[in-house]
Amino acid sequence: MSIDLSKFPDNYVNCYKYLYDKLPNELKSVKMAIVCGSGLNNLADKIKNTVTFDYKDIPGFAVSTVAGHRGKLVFGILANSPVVCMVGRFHFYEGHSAQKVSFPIRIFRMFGAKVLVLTNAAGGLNPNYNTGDLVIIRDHVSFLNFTGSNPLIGQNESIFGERFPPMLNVYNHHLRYLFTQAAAQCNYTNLKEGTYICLSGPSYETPAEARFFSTIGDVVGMSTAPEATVGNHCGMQVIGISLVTNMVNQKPTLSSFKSPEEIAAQNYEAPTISHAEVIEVGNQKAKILEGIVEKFTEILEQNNFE
Ligand SMILES: O=P(O)(O)O[C@@H]1C[C@H](O)[C@@H](CO)O1
Ligand SMILES: Nc1nc2[nH]cnc2c(=O)[nH]1
Repeated sequence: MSIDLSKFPDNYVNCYKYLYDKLPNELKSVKMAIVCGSGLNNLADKIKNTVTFDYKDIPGFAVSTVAGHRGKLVFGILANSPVVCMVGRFHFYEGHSAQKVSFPIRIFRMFGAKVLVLTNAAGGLNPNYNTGDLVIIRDHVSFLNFTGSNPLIGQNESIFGERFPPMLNVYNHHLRYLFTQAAAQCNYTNLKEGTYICLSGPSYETPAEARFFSTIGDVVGMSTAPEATVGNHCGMQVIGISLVTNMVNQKPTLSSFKSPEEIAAQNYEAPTISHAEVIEVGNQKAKILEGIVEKFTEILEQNNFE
């Protein structure tokens, strides 16, 4: 075993040992960890020589309760590189603490992962975006962190990182650049870059909230920031990719001064959004993202990225 387990808290050690003992030597250490967002399970399909665990069997892991999140942890080889992939994640709105949601990230760090690839399905706020676009996250605004649900609250586990970590370079610039290279090599031309707004969910935004969020960010979702916060704390190089699964309605709700007849005359159709739609777009675009993530891993290997 390459790390001194006596230095780590028991819950991390139990989880690490459970996984470590079941892995072949070539997967006992990984370079990269990937988290699949809603509908993006297929990202794991390119991983070879896999060893798969059910979340329900892994000590310290929560279980996935959300449609579009398979609940499997996959170790294997992607583009000649040992990786671990969360096929489905945990969300704060499922009733888990921010600490529980981000628990796996520290386990991945214990396995040696320096690069953390976070993917998610998100609603588009920026009017220049379209459904189906991929957005490299440049930065985030986390309403979870603002409202007392920062995953680093509680005793600081100094083996992982410092008490007051800076958050000035969470989404690594070099990785973002290499991801643009990977996308270009896959002939993907709709790549955007923007700020991700993290909300607790599970309700989607009201139009007034969406107008407010559009003044501070480009996409809005219900994950990623806790994982990025913890990854940054334990010294990982983080990259986040949002898939715009829907554009968020920002039109004001109907005024009560308008009669039903006036509204009907405008052929007004009430806007709506559903998780089924989010998953469907995720499934449609997962193949493209899968190819880019594989190419990205290849480019990291070529650049000896550590
Ligand atoms: O896990 P992600 O962030 O991809 O999932 C998004 C946010 C909610 O979990 C869900 C809403 O449809 O999709
Ligand atoms: N908050 C939020 N999360 C999403 N995840 C996917 N689409 C959306 C959305 O429109 N809003």
